[in-house]
Amino acid sequence: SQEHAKSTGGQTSKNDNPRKLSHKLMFEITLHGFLLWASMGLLMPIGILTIRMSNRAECGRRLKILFYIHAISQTLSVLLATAGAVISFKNFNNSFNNNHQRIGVTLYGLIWLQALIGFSRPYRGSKARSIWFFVHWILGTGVSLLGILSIYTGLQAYHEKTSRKISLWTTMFTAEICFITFFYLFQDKWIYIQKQGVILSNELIRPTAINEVICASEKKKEFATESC
Ligand code: HEM
Ligand code: HEM
Repeated sequence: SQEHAKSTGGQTSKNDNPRKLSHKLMFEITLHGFLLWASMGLLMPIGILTIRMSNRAECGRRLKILFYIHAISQTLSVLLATAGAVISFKNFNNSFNNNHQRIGVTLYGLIWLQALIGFSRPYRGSKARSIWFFVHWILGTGVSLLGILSIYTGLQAYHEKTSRKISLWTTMFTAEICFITFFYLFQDKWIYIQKQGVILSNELIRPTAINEVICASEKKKEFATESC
């Protein structure tokens, strides 16, 4: 009970029934975990996969839709993480003496910074856009990876606090991450896979003509007008 009081910031003194508080804390830990999984383990990776689908989008409308899905899912992700953060600050011990707590608190700050950077982007075509993209890309990818790590350490902390089994959750989350990673890598290869067939079958007939076709489509990409 003393240990319990410590973990809840000494709130036992406010409550005569520690068993009831334990249920409350249990609920809050679960909610904290669920919100942060939904935010950084689901919405954020989905938002990244979506905007990556726009890498080769030439049509303005398709690009716009993918951009809106990215912006909305990432904003929602920041809001859910903030709700999870409020729950943890209010109910956990705020001692920040282990890696889950320290990395977690850094992440709370970084995702807000990332969203602000996302909203204050220079126009496509301006020089500053390249720098902006580099910063947004590296911070976004880094934050997302740290988020995945935090979900694993969070599950470990849950196990230590509650002695409940976490193997099912860990396995399910690992399966989800494998699927997302596969899709992420596949995105880079999709056009390449398609091109294989095209180049090979035509190369045998008229190699020069094919070069022209590729150059023409590359030019088109360069001049594609994009509004976001
Ligand atoms: C990206 C995801 C996550 C982030 C950023 C995060 C962040 C944090 C932070 C900052 C704290 C310390 C709060 C305080 O003391 O005021 C904390 C505590 C805690 N979190 Fe998470 N969390 C995440 C995911 C999870 C998950 C998935 C679980 C699993 C249920 C979880 C379980 C816990 C537990 C049990 C504590 C108390 C740990 C302790 O006192 O040592 N967290 N979290
Ligand atoms: C925490 C929130 C966010 C994260 C983690 C995030 C992450 C990312 C990442 C990793 C990329 C690069 C994808 C790639 O090509 O590999 C990206 C691109 C982009 N993000 Fe975000 N983002 C966030 C919020 C936002 C917001 C709020 C906006 C705008 C309102 C935004 C606008 C964009 C745009 C326009 C691109 C594409 C840039 C281009 O291809 O020129 N992002 N984001």
